[in-house]
Amino acid sequence: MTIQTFAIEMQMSVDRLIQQFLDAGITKTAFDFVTKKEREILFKHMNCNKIAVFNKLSLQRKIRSTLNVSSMDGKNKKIQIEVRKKRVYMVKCSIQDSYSVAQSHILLQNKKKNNNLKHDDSELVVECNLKNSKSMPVYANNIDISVFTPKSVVEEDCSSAMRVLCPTEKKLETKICCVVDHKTQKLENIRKQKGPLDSKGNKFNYDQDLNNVLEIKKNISDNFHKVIPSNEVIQDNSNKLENDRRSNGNKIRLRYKNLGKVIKHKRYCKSKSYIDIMNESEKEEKLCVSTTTYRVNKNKRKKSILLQSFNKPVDMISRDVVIGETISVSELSNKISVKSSYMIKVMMKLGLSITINQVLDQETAQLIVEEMGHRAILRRENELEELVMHHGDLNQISDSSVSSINKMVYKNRAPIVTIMGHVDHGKTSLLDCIRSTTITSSEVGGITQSIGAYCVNTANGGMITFLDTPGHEAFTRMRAQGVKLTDIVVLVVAADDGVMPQTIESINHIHNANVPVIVAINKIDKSKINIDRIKQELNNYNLIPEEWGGHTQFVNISAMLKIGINDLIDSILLQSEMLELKTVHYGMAKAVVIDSFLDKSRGPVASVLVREGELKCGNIILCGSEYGRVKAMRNSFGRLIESAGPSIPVELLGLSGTPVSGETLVVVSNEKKAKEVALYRKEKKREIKLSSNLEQSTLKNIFNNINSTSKVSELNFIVKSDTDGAAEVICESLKKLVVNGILMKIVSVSIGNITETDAVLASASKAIILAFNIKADIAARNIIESHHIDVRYYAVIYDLLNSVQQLICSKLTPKHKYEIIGLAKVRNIFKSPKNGIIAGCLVTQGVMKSHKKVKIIRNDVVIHEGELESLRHFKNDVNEIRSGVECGVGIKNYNDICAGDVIEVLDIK
Ligand SMILES: Nc1nc2c(ncn2[C@@H]2O[C@H](COP(=O)(O)OP(=O)(O)OP(=O)(O)O)[C@@H](O)[C@H]2O)c(=O)[nH]1
Repeated sequence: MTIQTFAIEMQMSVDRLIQQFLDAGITKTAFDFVTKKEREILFKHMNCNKIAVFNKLSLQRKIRSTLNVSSMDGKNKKIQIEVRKKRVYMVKCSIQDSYSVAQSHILLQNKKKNNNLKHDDSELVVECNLKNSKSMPVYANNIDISVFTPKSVVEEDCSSAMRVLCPTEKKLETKICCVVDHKTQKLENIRKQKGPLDSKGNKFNYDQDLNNVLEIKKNISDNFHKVIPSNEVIQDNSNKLENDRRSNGNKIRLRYKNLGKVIKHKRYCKSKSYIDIMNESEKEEKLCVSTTTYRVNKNKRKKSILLQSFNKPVDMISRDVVIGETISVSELSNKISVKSSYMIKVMMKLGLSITINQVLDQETAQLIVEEMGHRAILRRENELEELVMHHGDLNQISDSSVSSINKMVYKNRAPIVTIMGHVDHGKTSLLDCIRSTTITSSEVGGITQSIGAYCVNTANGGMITFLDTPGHEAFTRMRAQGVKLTDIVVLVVAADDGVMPQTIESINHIHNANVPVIVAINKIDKSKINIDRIKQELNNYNLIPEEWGGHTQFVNISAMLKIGINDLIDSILLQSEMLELKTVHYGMAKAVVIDSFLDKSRGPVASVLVREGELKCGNIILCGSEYGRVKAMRNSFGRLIESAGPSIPVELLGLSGTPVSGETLVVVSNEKKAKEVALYRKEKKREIKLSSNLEQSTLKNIFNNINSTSKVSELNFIVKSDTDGAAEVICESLKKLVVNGILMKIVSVSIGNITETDAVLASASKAIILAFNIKADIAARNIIESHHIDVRYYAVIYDLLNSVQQLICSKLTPKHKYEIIGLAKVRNIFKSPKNGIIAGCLVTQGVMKSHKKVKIIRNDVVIHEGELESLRHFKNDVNEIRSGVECGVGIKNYNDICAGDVIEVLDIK
């Protein structure tokens, strides 16, 4: 074909065609021939440079409907629904269309040349929608293939050939490809059968036909762009697919119409074609939406009813149920998403009879949850507490790493030595002697009433921490606490006294705590002492001296004359060496509260003994239900210090309140969490207190109290003390003073001076305030005076206890007094059929009155106490008989009266 003929076919001037060729990289003149390959290059070039133009068409539609929904209370509710639909059609009008037409025209010519190749054109009929889409119309022989390009998937940018095919398109593509393959096969067969020439001797152009058919196939596949696995594209196309899916029905009908096979669908949903093309999502939707009937009437689709129903889940859903320490039945049923009644039914099957509001414990709740096929996740309420307590850097050292860093971090620490023994056996004197102080002389009442902690530097450079415990019997708790903190115990036994009750108690504490003990036999300076006797006595309590073959070191000392003190210290150091006392000296500290008190100017003060790590000023601390930041610290010598290592006793300021002695103090990293834990602990304490109060006020107890209170008097106390330790000791001692007939009750226990609140509480509860080592505030004093509140001040524990005992005794003494108003001597005995035995008496003193209490005395011994039942003068009943007058006396329920007995008549005052 020449350039000129090609220009006519292409409907363009020769010059322009030459220019187009030139643009495509082929140099041509007006008289040159054009090969098929060159034509292809030109077409490709033109295709690449095509410019797509889109005509945009937007359609909007509104559907308003009313939905009747039945609500929970059985009433019908109307819901207005407005469905707005917007559809945008993108119609591509490409200048390439003209080229495509020309291309198809050339193909048509080839078809004419090969008119011997006649085939059934009814083999393939595919919708030709040239008006809307003329992207690639192709003609091959009698086969009319127009590639259908769905409007919905027209890309805005035609250069991008990436899109997702909807199922309908895929079907169409497959079908077209099959037909083209079939055609290719047929052309091949014809060539084989007929050879290269036709009946007129012309050469068949098989290759060209074949190429044309192959080109069709290629165009088809080009037009049906393949899927790209990009999320964005998929996302983008999913919307398009949705639109496409909705418009499929119309399209299919349109296609059938184009073919002259108009199908009328009575019910759109019943249409086979529609169901064929309905994709999976549509099918699912059809299953979910129960009644969505469409009626086709005069090409109008109407929605009759729109009712939604939900499918019940068929399989059981296994849930993870988080259970706290307690959970109510209703809460648990909510968590499992079942009705409470069903839950109760399950529990009844398990043999538990409970109500909806009843609270279940964690174990029971777990049993029920697992019985119902769910998974129980048990939550510990003190999780945060554990987390905070174990967050210290010392706790983060794993067991394996401990051995490796053992040498580095773990260092020797000073031994903590507790001095114990009976009261006045010389414990404080011994400490005074070691420390060169004079605490003994300043002690109120001459006794120790709190645990004292002191650091002592020994002559060889070592350090010992001493804890001095009280020896009075009331301080049992303090002694027990002292033993808990200690490494070694020095048991002081006075040589003149020997083993005494508190010595035995101390030995029991030592054995319970399983700590090594050194016995210091004190006051050896005194005369008439027998040390062997003491050793013998202690032997009975499993403390056998080394010289007797035992393991206990015995040291003879005199605290007053400073005899044997160095020997005792040597023994302590030796014992501590044997114990190899080591601990971590760095990191967040842990300490134990020895005692605490409330200082008017400094606030709460706590005496603590550091056990491990380093306690520094500014550290955030948590101690029981108190928290805070260390503001200042003082050592046992009263000096301000910045940090304290292990075995160092310090007095610290900065806690929110006075902690309970014996509690552990820890340094934490987060003040907010420390506060949370402290509040949680406070709340727990309150709950425990409330529950114990509730326990007391159960119906059974109330009845018991009613029965008992009819006979007993009540004594209410408010205990106020300077230190926490002393307050606890007072409470414990008061509890021990329980006497039959007296109901003692401690209304409140607190530390610090008597406040207005205490006074008001005392007035309301009619309580006696026991003030130990404290005073009353001015405001409190006013209330005390105005309300006449009984406040008793003490400085020594035994004074307090003696006073309370006296108080109890005064309550126990009887209030009614009997007075003798008359005396009569029995002269004779008569028997009366009506009144029984009658004693004939002479009133010797005072007056005899009927119905009065009487005592019958025989030989100066009271043989009966009873009531005077009848009093007669001769035959007359009288109320009283005066002295010197004879009378007949009848004693109620008593007949054993004899002549010579004396009758005492008593009157109650
Ligand atoms: N003769 C003599 N008297 C001593 C000796 N040691 C202490 N005392 C006296 O014993 C009395 C009691 O001494 P403390 O040191 O207060 O006794 P304690 O064991 O601390 O008493 P509590 O702390 O109340 O249990 C004091 O009067 C001391 O002077 C000693 O070695 N010889």
